[in-house]
Amino acid sequence: MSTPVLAVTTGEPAGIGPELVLMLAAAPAPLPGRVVAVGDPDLLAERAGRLDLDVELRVLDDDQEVPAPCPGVLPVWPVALRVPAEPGRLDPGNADYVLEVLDRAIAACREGRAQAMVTAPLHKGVIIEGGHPRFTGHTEYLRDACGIEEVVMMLATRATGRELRVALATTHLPLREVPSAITIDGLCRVLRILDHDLKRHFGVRQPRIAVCGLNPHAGEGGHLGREEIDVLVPALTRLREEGLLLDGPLPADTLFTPRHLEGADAVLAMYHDQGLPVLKYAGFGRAANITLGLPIIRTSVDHGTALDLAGSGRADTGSLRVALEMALEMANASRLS
Ligand SMILES: NC(=O)C1=CN([C@@H]2O[C@H](COP(=O)(O)OP(=O)(O)OC[C@H]3O[C@@H](n4cnc5c(N)ncnc54)[C@H](O)[C@@H]3O)[C@@H](O)[C@H]2O)C=CC1
Ligand SMILES: NCC(=O)COP(=O)(O)O
Repeated sequence: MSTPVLAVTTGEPAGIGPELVLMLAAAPAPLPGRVVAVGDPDLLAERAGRLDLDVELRVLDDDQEVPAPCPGVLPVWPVALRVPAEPGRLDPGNADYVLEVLDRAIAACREGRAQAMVTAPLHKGVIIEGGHPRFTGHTEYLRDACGIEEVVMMLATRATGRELRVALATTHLPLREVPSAITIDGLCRVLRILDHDLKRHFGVRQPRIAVCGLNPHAGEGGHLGREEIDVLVPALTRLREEGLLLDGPLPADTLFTPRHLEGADAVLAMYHDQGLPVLKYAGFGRAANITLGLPIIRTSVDHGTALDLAGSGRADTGSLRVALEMALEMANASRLS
């Protein structure tokens, strides 16, 4: 069985993505899997020169085989920048470049030329300003590109001993829109995807999922909000009848304590900033973001574009390495199943 090909999108050209990929390629430890970077080769050459990284870029056509990992060598599927890129300076003129990079990696996964895609960070705001007002992130872009109704964002870290996995019922939307975005049917879809993909990708035979309430104290019996009574409990009751193992809805501040986390294979948080601060506190730089429910495998870093560090070579490559390792494990597992 040949080593899986991992297509790594280099992300926002003014951010740290390009240099993180180069730093890993220059490191003595071989990259996990047959990695091919997707991005502008001249940009990568410029960043390598700026940081004095000794990396040989090998530009490949789509039909050329991606070589086995070799320290100091980085295969590249080329996509041309639209306008020159300066570290730390966003330019909406490159929004279409960032999206073309993503499209190339998605196509490669769907056509079987890559077995997974791993994304370096992009900047959501500059893509919106570059003419894509509905863009909210990779997760939703991948959902739409793959023509499916629902995907689930989950971040995972092994920094905590037992793997901590936090999935989200809602992703990138203003806080005031969260309560109405949580519906019985939507929650059921999210939890079914989470249950299914914990089995498919992570080898958990009968996942136990702990579900956060939305309101303080999970609504305090309806006195601090009714979403638990009207939406969460009916959704969980329906899914328990289907055989899913679910705890909750539990107050989020209680759920994220060691005793409750010990028994859970994953936590479902109701919104972005309910779940991700806990995960990042536990394992920032050693976590990966995984999109569940897709027909392809996608992992990503746990951080953003870090414009303040771009071009300095001081950004930490830890999360990108974890994202690559997880993508490789998932690609290998899916070939065995
Ligand atoms: N996967 C993705 O594409 C993601 C993209 N973003 C986007 O990134 C942009 C900037 O977001 P921020 O909230 O400022 O978060 P950020 O993660 O870019 O930066 C937050 C802080 O963490 C530091 N940091 C980030 N990555 C680091 C690394 N690898 N090594 C050392 N320090 C690091 C930064 O220097 C900064 O101080 C936004 O547009 C956001 O949407 C954010 C998260 C994930
Ligand atoms: N906070 C996570 C994040 O913003 C990543 O989003 P996505 O681009 O992976 O959808």
